[in-house]
Amino acid sequence: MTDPVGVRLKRLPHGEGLALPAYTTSGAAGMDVLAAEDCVIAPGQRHAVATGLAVAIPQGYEIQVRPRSGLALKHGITVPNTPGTIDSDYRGELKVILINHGAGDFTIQRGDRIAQLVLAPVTQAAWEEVGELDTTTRGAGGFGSTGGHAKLA
Ligand SMILES: O=c1ccn([C@H]2C[C@H](O)[C@@H](COP(=O)(O)OP(=O)(O)OP(=O)(O)O)O2)c(=O)[nH]1
Ligand SMILES: [Mg+2]
Repeated sequence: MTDPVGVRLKRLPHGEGLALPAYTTSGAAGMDVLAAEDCVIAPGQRHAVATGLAVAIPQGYEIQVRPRSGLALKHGITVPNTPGTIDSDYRGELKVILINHGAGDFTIQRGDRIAQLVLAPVTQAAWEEVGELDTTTRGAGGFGSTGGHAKLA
């Protein structure tokens, strides 16, 4: 694991009193992030849940918003835009979009751990437009061209 990277964070008024996103174990990839509001998400519905946080991610990094597997498995709650992208130049409130694929209402209380945040390096591309690309064995084959989901022989 690389050394931690400093990320400036500001609590918004409705985020006061909540714990900051935190790694729950020493080897965790993601920090669990808490809801800053109470809400109920009905089956099939989605909601951008407030976190009460704004951040200034250093340039060259992003924060990814990922679902928690326990919520997905037990309640059908996931992040429809996963991984959500928090850009380094975004200064608005960090929100977690959740969708309820379960059968019942899902109730969120302020302080619940709703998703996880992963800080990740970003490399921006610089296009180099050409007339022809190099040839490869795969070529234009994709979308199952190497076989379906059957075992390899
Ligand atoms: O789960 C998310 C995803 C995005 N954002 C914020 C931070 C991000 O930097 C900004 C824009 O996100 P994105 O680029 O994914 O959305 P867009 O639909 O392309 O909006 P925009 O035109 O503002 O870039 O919205 C969140 O708070 N939570
Ligand atoms: Mg965008």
